[in-house]
Formats: sequence, C-alpha cells, structure tokens
Amino acid sequence: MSATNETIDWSFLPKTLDQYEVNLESGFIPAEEPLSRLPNPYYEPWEELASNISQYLLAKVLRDKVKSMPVLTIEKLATRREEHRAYVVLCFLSHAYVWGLNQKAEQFLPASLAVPWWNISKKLRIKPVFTNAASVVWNWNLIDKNRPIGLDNLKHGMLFTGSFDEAWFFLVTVAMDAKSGAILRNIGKIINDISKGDVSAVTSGLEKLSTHINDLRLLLARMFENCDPYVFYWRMRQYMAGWKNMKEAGLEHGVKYEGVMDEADGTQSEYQEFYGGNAAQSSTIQLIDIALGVHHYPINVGVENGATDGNKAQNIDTMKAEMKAKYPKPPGNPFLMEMRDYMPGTHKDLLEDMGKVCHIREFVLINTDGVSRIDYEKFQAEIERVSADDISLKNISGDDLKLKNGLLKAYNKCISNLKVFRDYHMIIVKKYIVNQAKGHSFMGSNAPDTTPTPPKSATSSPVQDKAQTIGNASGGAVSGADSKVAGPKSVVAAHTNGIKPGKLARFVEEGDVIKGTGGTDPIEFLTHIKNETRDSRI
Ligand code: HEM
Repeated sequence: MSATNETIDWSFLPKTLDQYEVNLESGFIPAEEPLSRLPNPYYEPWEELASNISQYLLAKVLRDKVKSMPVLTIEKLATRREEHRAYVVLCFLSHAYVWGLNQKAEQFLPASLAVPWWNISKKLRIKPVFTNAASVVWNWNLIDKNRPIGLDNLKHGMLFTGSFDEAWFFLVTVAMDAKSGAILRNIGKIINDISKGDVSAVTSGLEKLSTHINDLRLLLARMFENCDPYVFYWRMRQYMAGWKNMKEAGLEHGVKYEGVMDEADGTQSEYQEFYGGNAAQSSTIQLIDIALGVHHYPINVGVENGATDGNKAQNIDTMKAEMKAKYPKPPGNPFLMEMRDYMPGTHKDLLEDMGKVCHIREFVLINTDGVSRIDYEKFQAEIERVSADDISLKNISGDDLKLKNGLLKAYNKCISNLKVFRDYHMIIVKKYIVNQAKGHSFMGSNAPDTTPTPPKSATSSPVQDKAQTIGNASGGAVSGADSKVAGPKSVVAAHTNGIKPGKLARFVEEGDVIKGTGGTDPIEFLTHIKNETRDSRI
C-alpha cells in the first residue's frame, strides 16, 4: 500500500491508524482483502453451510442443518482476518436461520450459531447481529489484486439470495465506504493545517472534501444500475432485519441466543433485541458529519424547529442544550450514536476520538466572522466549548475578505453537497421501500433524473418480465411497459400467484408507517437528518 500520509502528522489522535484498523487508501475498508474461506478445516461445518446458504434456504433444510451442527469454539481463529470471516459467516447463517424463506420467524437461535457468534462479536466489539461490517466492510474480494477497489474490480462475498441485485447492493456500499480513505486523509490534512493557522490550505482541503462527498452521491446513484427495488424490498431486505420492535414480523421479544450465559449470574441469557443491518452503520458518513460539525438532534428537537414560535423555541433550546450535554460531539442523534455500537469497535473508537479533536466548523465560524450571514451569537457556545477544551482557534485571517469568503464558500459547499447526498438517499428510500410497500411502483425502472440514468437493461430486467407475467395471470394488474400497478390489493393478488411475501416484506395502506431495517420511520427520520444538514450552513 502506498504511503499517502507523508505530510500528515496523526499525533492529534491518541492511537495509530493501524490500531483503529483504518488505512489511508480505503479507510474503514481493510487494506488487505477479507478471507473468502476459513483455512482451518475445523471450521468446515460453518463454511459448508456458508457456501450453500441460498440452496439450503430454498430447499428449507438450513434450519435442520444448523441444529445438527456442533458448537465450535472461536479459539482456533488464528488471525484478525479469520475473526472477521467468522463474524461474517455467523451473521449470514444466523439471519438466514431466523428469517428462513417464506417461513415463520424463529425466535430461538441454536447454540451452534449463537455461542460462537456471541463470542466473536464480543471480541470484535460489535453487536451479534447482521451489520454493515458483515455485509460490506469484511465481505468483498478483488477481481484483479493489482488494481484498487472500485465497482469495476469487486467481487461479492457472502449473499443470502445469490442475486445480482443483492451483490450490487453490498458492492456499491463497499465502493462508497472505500472512499473513506481519501476522506480520512483529507480530514487529517485539514486538522494539521488548522494547527498551522493556514486558512488557504484549510479552504483547499474543504474544496476537496466537497468533491469527495459528491463522489459518494454519484456512487449511490449507481445503485439503480443492478439493484432492482422490487428484488430489494421483496426478496433481500428481510434477511438484513434485526429483532428490535419486530412484533409484527413474529419476534415480539427478540431472539434468544441459546447456550449464551448471562455474565452476571451464569444463567441462560434472556431474549435479545438488536437493530438490523443498515448503512447508518457506515462509519464514512458519520466521519463526514464529525468533520463538518453537523450536529443532529432527536426527532422534534432539530435546529429547524427552533425558529417557529417563541415558547416552542425556548423548550427546544432547553432540550437541545440537554442533548448537547449528553452527546456533545456530532452526530449527536441518539439513533446515529447507537449505530456506533453496530460498527467494529476500533472504528467506533476512531469516530469518538476524531470528534474530540476535529474543530473544522469552529475554525470556519471564527474565521468568517463578518462575511457569513449567521447570527454570530448563536454559535458562541460552540466556540466557547472548543476554547474550554483549551484549543486555540484564534482569528488568524484578520481582515482579508477574500480569504474569509473562500473559506466560507468551501465549507458551505461541503454542507450543500452533504445535503444533496441526503436528498438523493431519500429518493432511494422512497423508490426502494416506500413505493414498494405502497404498491405505487412495482419495479426499479424509475430512477431519478438527477443522476446517471440506469442502463436500458434495467428497464427490462428478468424480474420485471416476471412481474408482467404475474400481473397478466392475475387479471392484468401490472400495466405494461413502465410496470406501474393499480395499488396494493392488485399486487397482493399478483403475489398469491407464486411469490409469497414474508412478514417483513409487506404492503402497507396509506398513512401506515413503514420501518427501515434499522427500525426507524425512515421518512420522518431522514427528513429530520437532512434538514439539520441544510441548517448547518453558515
Ligand atoms: C437501496 C439502498 C438503500 C436503502 C433502501 C436505504 C435505506 C435507509 C433507511 C431506511 C435508513 C434509516 C435507518 C433504518 O431504519 O434503516 C437509512 C439510513 C442511512 N443510510 Fe441508507 N439506504 C440505502 C443505501 C445506503 C447507502 C449505499 C449508504 C451509504 C453509505 C447509505 C447511508 C445511510 C446513512 C448514513 C443513514 C443514516 C442517516 C444519515 O446519516 O443520513 N444508505 N438508509
């Protein structure tokens, strides 16, 4: 790996980048590709199931095979990469076991999966549930080992369904998370430049960061190329779901990890409830929020609510102050903060430590006094907090208006691009979840116009053809070329002709809340997060 950090002094962090298990090429994505099989034959029972997961699901024999599998120890895992591989395999097998294929959800996870999964998760300091680390961070391979990570050089790792759509969903996220190498490098450089008081260098660092954020959006837009919203919603998504607030899917109390003992009293542990896998567990976007000082609050305490009426604003100010005391560093929103427990422990450490030393926003606030249109007093507290930490961010740009304006513009461009990224993500959520659940848009042929249009092939995918057949068979519910459907009931009718939706993949009526795999009401939650991003412009 080429050393790209010659000019960056990382001593502002208490640990080395190696200790955080990040690198400056692919960031949170490991420098060395993950193992695609555990080398020790002792783990053959896991690997045998792993290499046949979709076939065993289809034949409905996976649960029996898991039940007859021995309980293996994790003590024979010899390296960190082996530990990662073990976690990935156990995540996929356990979620396949619990959710099944068109089967009732299973609330008891046998010891053969539960015990090693619990232990390896503890060792990696991550939740024993399917996460972004399992599907993305430790679950890819390179086609050509001499070329860098990119969508044209990635092979998928483990999958539940074995479909192109699922592979693409994970690989797009790998490619996005791999951008965190350049982002991290850039943030490190900006922190160095701040300590030198070099406004021009900070400005150019922020300009680069705005480009990186834009690159993330362009990658996200490529989701439509090979991941069909129909397949995503009706076929894949259920496997990523967790067991918190999952009563309607048959897991009212969560899942019991058989053979896992309560550490306090040595008895069988109780039902466990964990959120499912979702990209809010990607450390990359949190790193950007931290870098830019974009603070998020619990729903209804957002910055955008502060301006409405006097009393409300006062209450909100109090609540905001309380939340800031509880979560002083961005992102701050309790759900986003909790998602850090679903990241590899070392990545969580980096985000926490970075939050303590990254004061780009405060630097911009101080050095754009007089040219920004903000009410300066409103941000006094933020600046005071930094001073209280004994960090000097004195005004070094003096009266140079050109420098000040350049800095302001570069910072605000980062915020705008992050807001556009979140706008775009919201479009994805509507297409991939909301429209599917409401039966408004059956297929993935309608990508938004704002970004590269999906290739023609996406409009005549095998899935779409299948849907047309089904539609015709059930009385013409699917209306021809653009695959729009009349509404949920007609699509339910279509489904009874072969495709059987699981409990999680289901239609909802107008006004019903559709949950994300992370368990949020995604539209309310994501609107809130993106409005706070918008309001962070200065
Ligand atoms: C088909 C594609 C995707 C869908 C349907 C989707 C859906 C969602 C949903 C529903 C949430 C709310 C949390 C929950 O309850 O699950 C969420 C949050 C989030 N997603 Fe995605 N997502 C997709 C792809 C991605 C990708 C590729 C990324 C890139 C890293 C990403 C980044 C995020 C982030 C960072 C959040 C937390 C909110 C924020 O910070 O803006 N998502 N997503």
